[in-house]
Amino acid sequence: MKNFDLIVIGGGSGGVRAARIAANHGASVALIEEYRLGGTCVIRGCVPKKLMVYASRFAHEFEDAKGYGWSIGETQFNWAQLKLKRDHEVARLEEVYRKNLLAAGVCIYQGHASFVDSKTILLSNNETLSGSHILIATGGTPVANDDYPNIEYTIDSNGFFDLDHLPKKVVIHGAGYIALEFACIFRLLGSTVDIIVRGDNILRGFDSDIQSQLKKELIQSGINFHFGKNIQSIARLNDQFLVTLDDDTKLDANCVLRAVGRIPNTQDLNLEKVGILLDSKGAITVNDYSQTNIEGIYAVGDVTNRVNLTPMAIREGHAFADTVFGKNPRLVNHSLVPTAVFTSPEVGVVGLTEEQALIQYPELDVYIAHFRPMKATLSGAQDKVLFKLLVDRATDKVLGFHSIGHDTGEMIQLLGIALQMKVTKKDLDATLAVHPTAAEEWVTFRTPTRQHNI
Ligand SMILES: Cc1cc2nc3c(=O)[nH]c(=O)nc-3n(C[C@H](O)[C@H](O)[C@H](O)COP(=O)(O)OP(=O)(O)OC[C@H]3O[C@@H](n4cnc5c(N)ncnc54)[C@H](O)[C@@H]3O)c2cc1C
Ligand SMILES: NC(=O)c1ccc[n+]([C@@H]2O[C@H](COP(=O)([O-])OP(=O)(O)OC[C@H]3O[C@@H](n4cnc5c(N)ncnc54)[C@H](O)[C@@H]3O)[C@@H](O)[C@H]2O)c1
Repeated sequence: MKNFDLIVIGGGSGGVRAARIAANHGASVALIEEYRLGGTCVIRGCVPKKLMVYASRFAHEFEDAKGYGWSIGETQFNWAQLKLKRDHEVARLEEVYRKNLLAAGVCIYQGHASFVDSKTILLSNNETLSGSHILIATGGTPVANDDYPNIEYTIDSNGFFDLDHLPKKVVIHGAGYIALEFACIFRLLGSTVDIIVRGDNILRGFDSDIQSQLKKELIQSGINFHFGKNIQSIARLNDQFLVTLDDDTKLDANCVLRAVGRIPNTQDLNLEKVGILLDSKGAITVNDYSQTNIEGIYAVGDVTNRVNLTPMAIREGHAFADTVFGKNPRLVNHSLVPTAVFTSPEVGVVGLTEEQALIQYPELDVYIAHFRPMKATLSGAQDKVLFKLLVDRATDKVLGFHSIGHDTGEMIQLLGIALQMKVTKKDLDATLAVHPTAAEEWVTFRTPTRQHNI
């Protein structure tokens, strides 16, 4: 049996980073991946998704160009061609991951891993490895937490990336990141899109102005929402599906996408055998140093269900490796997380929502700018930009930036730095605007749109 200082289970964002950094610190490291190196983000998440987002947004660009004097001939979109190029790029990235791991001296094993005991891992080819430390970085999987007749006709986000052609009519269940990002991709590429939402709002947990503005924008883009509804059944009619909602609404579809959340991958690891504690959602319980209740066993990334984003998995993996193998104990800050939803228009947020801020900051100033971007003036596009700034009046401290509009994902990365540095409203006021940009609104707010005094 081969012996390692560290065995990493899962070659996604968190696992790969942890393995490389631990190896750089001098540890002997094995990494086990059952599918493809790069994990969800590279293979069937962030990366291929963003390429699809870029592809879809040309539809707007062609329309906008006409307002600027361009004559655009007939345009055509070829899904199969895009898929081929996208998959090629993903395969290239996978190889970059492999090369980087090998260059760091990590031994890569292909196969499913499960625990034999707290120091021993069994691979699906019956090989066993032993490790003085084990890191679980197995990520998450799309959930099927509903049950209705023929739910097996639905696809999830993994199935989306396997589609060979653009479906004409799409029904999407859910209203979170994945449902809305994929809805915009389909809609801009020409599908009709119906979204089934069990509640009355989208993007649970986001600031309410962001939720309502994005809802308006998406409805305007032609997406049909069915709020307060659930899927009751799906039937197959020749090569189409008939989706029946619980109020008996019937929708035809060529594709039904299930996007109602993800669950941590803790099922087939034999964790019970070792006694690793899970929470009520099946996520591995860890302390601030990503250590489980069992000595020598750690977990990072989506499998711990803390903040399920790639940069967080990477940060947790890196901090674990520095702490355990680099003699440099590092904690990860799970607050102040900048995030973008790559809908069209895009959402970029960081910090507290107005609802959250009011719990701690009774004297809250809310600045809102809602305007038509300059580019839309000649193109005639109906786009609107929403910027919202939250300031604690007592200290002048900025508490949150929330935005919808072109490139707000890019903007929010920089605003995240400002928030991390404890930016005040006075700092924003002292910053010279860049004109003409949309972003200048962040430094030219003068009068609060509303003031809370609780
Ligand atoms: C469609 C989609 C779009 C997304 N877009 C974004 C985005 O734009 N930005 C963002 O920040 N985040 C995005 N995310 C979230 C992001 O992908 C995850 O937060 C991130 O990948 C988590 O990394 P991880 O290392 O925890 O797990 P993963 O990347 O999921 O890696 C886990 C790996 O473990 C392997 N594995 C599991 N069990 C075993 C086992 N028993 N043995 C061996 N190997 C195993 C899996 O095959 C997988 O490769 C998206 C997710 C999805 C689904
Ligand atoms: N741009 C990004 O950074 C990005 C993109 C995609 C995914 N992600 C990450 O992946 C995670 C998973 O994405 P997701 O969209 O699957 O989850 P999500 O938690 O964002 O959304 C799940 C949606 O399903 C709904 N839902 C849950 N159970 C339901 C049920 N039984 N019936 C009907 N509706 C139900 C929820 O109300 C919500 O609207 C995200 O939370 C995020 O952390 C990030």
